[in-house]
Amino acid sequence: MTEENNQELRRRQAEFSKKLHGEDSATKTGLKAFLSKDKSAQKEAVSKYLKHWDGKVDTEAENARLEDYNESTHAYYNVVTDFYEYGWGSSFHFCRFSKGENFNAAMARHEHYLAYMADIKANDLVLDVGCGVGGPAREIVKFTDCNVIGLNNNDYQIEKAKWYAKKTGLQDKMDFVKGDFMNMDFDENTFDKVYAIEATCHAPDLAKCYSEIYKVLKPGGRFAVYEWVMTENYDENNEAHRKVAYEIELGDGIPKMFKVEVAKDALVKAGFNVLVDKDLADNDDPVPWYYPLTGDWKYVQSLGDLATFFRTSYLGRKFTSSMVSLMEKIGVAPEGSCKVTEALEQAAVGLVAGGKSKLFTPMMLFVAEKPLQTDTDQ
Ligand SMILES: CC(C)=CCC[C@@H](C)[C@H]1CC[C@H]2C3=C(CC[C@]12C)[C@@]1(C)CC[C@H](O)C[C@@H]1CC3
Ligand SMILES: C[S@@+](CC[C@H](N)C(=O)[O-])C[C@H]1O[C@@H](n2cnc3c(N)ncnc32)[C@H](O)[C@@H]1O
Repeated sequence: MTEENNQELRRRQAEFSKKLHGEDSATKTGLKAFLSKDKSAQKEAVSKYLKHWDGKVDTEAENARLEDYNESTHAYYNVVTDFYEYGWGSSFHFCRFSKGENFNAAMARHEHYLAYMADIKANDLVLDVGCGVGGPAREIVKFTDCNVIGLNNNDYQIEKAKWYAKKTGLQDKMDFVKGDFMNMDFDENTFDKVYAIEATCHAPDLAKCYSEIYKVLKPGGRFAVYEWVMTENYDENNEAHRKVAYEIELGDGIPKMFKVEVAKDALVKAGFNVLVDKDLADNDDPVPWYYPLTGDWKYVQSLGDLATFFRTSYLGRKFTSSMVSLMEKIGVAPEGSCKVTEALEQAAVGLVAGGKSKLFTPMMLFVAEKPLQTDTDQ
């Protein structure tokens, strides 16, 4: 894409975001945010997101999804962010749970662990690739006292991330900028450390995405990522396996789920030394990472988690989608809202099936280092 086209796309996306979410969008969450959308823009956003997921899994359909990754992911997060915040909170990722550990503590521990593995130190300049509404960035700043720049291609989420940073008094330690992780605007060798949490799976080409990260990281710096991948158990030619991957792609706005070796090879191709490659979901944890989506009450670890668990469980999701359906019918909620809850339902079903069968993991941990001296320096 030429620089001119890129600027034009950004301008268009920013304008569309203002129209869809309104001027004071950052201050509203949940039902209030959901009910204040511009109805025609919401309809357009839903169709922009879903146009590539019409059941076709042939190469042509897949190529169209890969090509349109930027617009379709932008549209996906335009329509799911309010649901994510309502159902999950302001960190948009999964985590491990230990016995007796409540949801928020487990989520924060997952973020701290990545910061620890990335070797983030006080005052480091750190890039958060695909930062969502900044939940992990705020936690990692509090944990390490580093400075974070959050990169995101969704304007609505950037506004929210900035607003939360101010609200929590962390605005001097963080900033959030619009950009595409496939084509970054930062200078070479800018960041001491880089991390990405469940975001780079939206990339159409992992080698290109990781090579952008490599470019902006200082020599000797670390990149740590929780990657979404299909595990080595996954067989692309097995119809049942492909169904699970397709549900995850559709419900989570991902152009294509890659296998674990594709991600590892992509890191090496980008020039990184891979220090750690470990699937954190490949264990016998008594409480599985996907438990909030199962509806299995036996896993709930604290009374305080009951409200979250209700919203994420099968029953709670049915309740939400029935309410949304009713609101759409009587014209209070914008057209297309039901299609969004249906797609999120497919996400939940695919993620639990992928987790149970170990065909999928949302926490493939890679820690990689940019060598101090590269071949071109010698
Ligand atoms: C899309 C990527 C790469 C990561 C997001 C991971 C998770 C935070 C989401 C995946 C599926 C989402 C669903 C919800 C919240 C966020 C996720 C778990 C809901 C529970 C939100 C409330 C809705 O009513 C149902 C959703 C089901 C899926
Ligand atoms: C599942 S969310 C994870 C957000 C955050 N890492 C967290 O854990 O809360 C994925 C994020 O990646 C961002 N993203 C997707 N494609 C992107 C792209 N091409 N460039 C920059 N950000 C992107 C989305 O806008 C979203 O914020």
